[in-house]
Amino acid sequence: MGSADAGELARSLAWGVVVPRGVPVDGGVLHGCPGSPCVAAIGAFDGMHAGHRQLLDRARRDAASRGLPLVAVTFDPDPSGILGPEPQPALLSRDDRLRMLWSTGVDGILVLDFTAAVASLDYRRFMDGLAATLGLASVHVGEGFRLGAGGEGTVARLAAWGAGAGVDVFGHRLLALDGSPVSATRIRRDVAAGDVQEARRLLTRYHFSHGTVVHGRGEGTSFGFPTANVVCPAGSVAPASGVFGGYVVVDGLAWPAAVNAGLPPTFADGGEGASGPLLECALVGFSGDLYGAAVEVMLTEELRASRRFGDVGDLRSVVLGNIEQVRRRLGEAPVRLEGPR
Ligand SMILES: Cc1cc2nc3c(=O)[nH]c(=O)nc-3n(C[C@H](O)[C@H](O)[C@H](O)COP(=O)(O)O)c2cc1C
Ligand SMILES: Nc1ncnc2c1ncn2[C@@H]1O[C@H](COP(=O)(O)OP(=O)(O)OP(=O)(O)O)[C@@H](O)[C@H]1O
Repeated sequence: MGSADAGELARSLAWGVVVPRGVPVDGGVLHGCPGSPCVAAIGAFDGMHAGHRQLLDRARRDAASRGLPLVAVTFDPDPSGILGPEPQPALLSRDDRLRMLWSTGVDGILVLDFTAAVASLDYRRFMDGLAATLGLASVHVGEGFRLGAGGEGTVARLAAWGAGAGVDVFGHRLLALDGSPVSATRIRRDVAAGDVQEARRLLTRYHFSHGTVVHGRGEGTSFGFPTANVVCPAGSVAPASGVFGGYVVVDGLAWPAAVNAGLPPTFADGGEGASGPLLECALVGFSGDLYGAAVEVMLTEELRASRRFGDVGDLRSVVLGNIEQVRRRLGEAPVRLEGPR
């Protein structure tokens, strides 16, 4: 576990990136004033992973060669909640997704309200509406992408629609690593299983979770390691279990931390399940009251599996050992992140 530099931590959070205020347009909100005509890239973009970045790069090159602005077209809420039995847990909140999209240098972001009515639109009507709103010159999606009622708007059908509408449609080959496509679904699984390093590879940044510090059982301090019990929003992605090294960001300072994900197995029978993922964080070098604070937690390396201890004294010495491991590897001084939040 090497200490992360301020640049990588800030980039992982899109720290300091400000998305222009949106103006309502037909069916959604447009951020930025890109002008018309334009080039568009369409998708949910949860995670803004390496595949999404590659797609946006291709679209940006096309836009540059045409001398046109690039607009990312995305949806809110995530279509999975309308199209599937229940919403997929999210790697990024809506605002983080927009900040991260904006940080890639797009000229505009159109956030379409994804309602049941939009989901049931025929793909040709959807595309006609998009073309009328944005003045499309070309559209970029990944191969296998579908939109419109029943997912009938495949890349081939979108291209046929485009041929009639004067819009070039590109269905790009998906970026694959180790033989399978990089996807938000794959990264959600990696994070949930605690493989935060694999998630970092596919995201090209650290995954992080927002959360609020709540009161725990209050025993950590007597064990010699006060912990900030961070509850993340229901429906956000975090490891189900495990002990990690990483950072907790408080007021623009990223503090090294040793973190237990999930209910502690030693005390789990006494604990109520939290509303969202729970991250118990022992911040290194920090002293102060964090109750009620909104923080971000970034896990950089798994240290060990979380386990049940028969003896609280053993738990205490193992946890103190983990905290010492983090102190040695990440130091005890916070990393300052520059810019507004
Ligand atoms: C780095 C770290 C590792 C931990 N590992 C375990 C573990 O393996 N098993 C376990 O039951 N609890 C583990 N815990 C959770 C502690 O049991 C818990 O933080 C402590 O009981 C204090 O809880 P409280 O803040 O609710 O009072 C760990 C906590 C930290 C910070
Ligand atoms: N690996 C990839 N390489 C290139 N483009 C991709 C890749 N994955 C997705 N895309 C494209 O990026 C856009 C946004 O992706 P989207 O969020 O819909 O897919 P995803 O990451 O595969 O998510 P999920 O796993 O939840 O389906 C879409 O046009 C999609 O086809």
